[in-house]
Amino acid sequence: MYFTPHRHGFTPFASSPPDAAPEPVVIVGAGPVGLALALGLARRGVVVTVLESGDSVSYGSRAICLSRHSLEVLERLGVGERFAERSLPWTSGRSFHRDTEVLSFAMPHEDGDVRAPMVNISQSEAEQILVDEIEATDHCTARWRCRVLDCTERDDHVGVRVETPEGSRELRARWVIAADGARSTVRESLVLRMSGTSYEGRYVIADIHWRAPLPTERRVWFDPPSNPGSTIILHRQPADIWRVDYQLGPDDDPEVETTEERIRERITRHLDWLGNTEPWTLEWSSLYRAHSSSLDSYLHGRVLFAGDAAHLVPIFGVRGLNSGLEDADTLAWTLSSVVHGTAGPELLRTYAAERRAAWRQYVDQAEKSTLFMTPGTHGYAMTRDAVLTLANRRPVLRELINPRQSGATHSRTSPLTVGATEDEPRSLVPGDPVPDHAVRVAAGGARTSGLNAERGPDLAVLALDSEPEALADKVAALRARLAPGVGVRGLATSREAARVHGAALPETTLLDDSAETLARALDADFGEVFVIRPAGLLLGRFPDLEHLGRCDALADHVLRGGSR
Ligand SMILES: O=C(O)CCc1cccc(O)c1
Repeated sequence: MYFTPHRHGFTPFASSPPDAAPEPVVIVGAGPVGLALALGLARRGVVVTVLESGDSVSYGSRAICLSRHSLEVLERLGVGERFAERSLPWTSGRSFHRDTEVLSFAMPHEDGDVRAPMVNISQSEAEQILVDEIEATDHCTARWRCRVLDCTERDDHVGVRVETPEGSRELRARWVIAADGARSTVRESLVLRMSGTSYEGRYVIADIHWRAPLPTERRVWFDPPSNPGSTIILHRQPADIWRVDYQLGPDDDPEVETTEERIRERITRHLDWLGNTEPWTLEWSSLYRAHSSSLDSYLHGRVLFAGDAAHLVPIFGVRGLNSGLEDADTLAWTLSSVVHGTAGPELLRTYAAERRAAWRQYVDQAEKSTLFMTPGTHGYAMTRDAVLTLANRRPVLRELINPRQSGATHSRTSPLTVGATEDEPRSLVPGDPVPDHAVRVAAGGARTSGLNAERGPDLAVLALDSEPEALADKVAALRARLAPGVGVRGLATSREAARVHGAALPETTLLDDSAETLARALDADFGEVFVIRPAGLLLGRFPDLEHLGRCDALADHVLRGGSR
């Protein structure tokens, strides 16, 4: 059954009184990024209001693939289990040229990984899970049928004019987040423009209900006999829904090609060619053209931009929603630190710079997949066809067919990253996302857990094979240099199981790494110390606890508290 969103009514509210303190945070847009950010802020004790012009989450599944990293973000928001129940995990894909298989790929998946590399779930359903959670969460209100007209920067707040079914209202907010999508009203009202590239090819994207005995994997056909000259992508979603994307030719009229009749005809041809005998129904469709574009900065006064309101990336390789959830994850801890006064507002410049740099990383990857999926010129099309024709004879060419499915981005050049060097020989360098990994907690009755669950929502200091007492002292010293209220969790591993079963220490977790799996996953030497940021990036790695002092500069720079 295709997903039908719940309808939400308008709840009356008054304009902010001019003599009262402004609301801490208003988020414009109840898409997945705005909703995830609202939950992230609320979990960190920030009062937040979401304004949405519609009366429901989006209709039509739109973005469907969530990366392992996005699942980590959703876990931090407390909805990991719901997503695990409702989504379909997958690990691999196959590409075909005409009727010949030319690539079979598997996404990285190691023993000890806590989650699948990718899951599929419709965007509408993902949004509804987040809305349901917001409704059950303190500090956080979603207001439906509230269309933001414009935002005006004032001395110590932003004025947000809102059209409601009961007339217009003005809210005053210390911080406004534009998470209102590719056609952002907030961006318009501040007269800001994105710049970048638009790609030639147009794709019809459709969801069909089809009981097909095919595995959950990504399948792509280049120039299939069913639709010569086109490229077709097939993804399985939960509840027998399939996403079919196909490229239109340069002479195809999009108006004709998006009629139900034409879509049915094209999809029928392809499914028949696959040998289908099952009936299917067309549930939803849309037309897509790929863009890579971004604002120059994601911070303008007291207005911050996230997700598609800030940047666009092509769908190929599934980076759009996944990059937006990374924005939300980073903004939740940085903005909450500023709102609580445990960091100065300059931390938000770091958010803006890091996420702009992340967009560049996504585009560098996405551009390669996009040129392959929608070659813009005759030259590119010829090259692509040659690669596809030769791929089975020259396997090295298969790398060009690989869609480079989305993975988490790094912040190696961020001012929050300590000690990154260009020629780092390690696989995990400062600024990189630290992968979640299964761990064995030793104290208080041994149990299996995950690194993310144990490090918690704050800064974490992970010392490999070190004395827990020495770590606890260093963690206390680091905490003392930070603003009151900044949490720091210590995690000490040991290779000797006997040693970690000693007495529990305050705010320090003892991990049994006698099998050395965590050390291997982190590419770490024994004695090394990792400092991990709240959203999971490696702030720095140090040869031993004595070198942890190098974090002091960082503590002085951004994490000592500042003006609200
Ligand atoms: O697998 C791909 O490269 C694209 C999958 C995708 C993602 C989002 C929307 C859509 O129609 C297809």
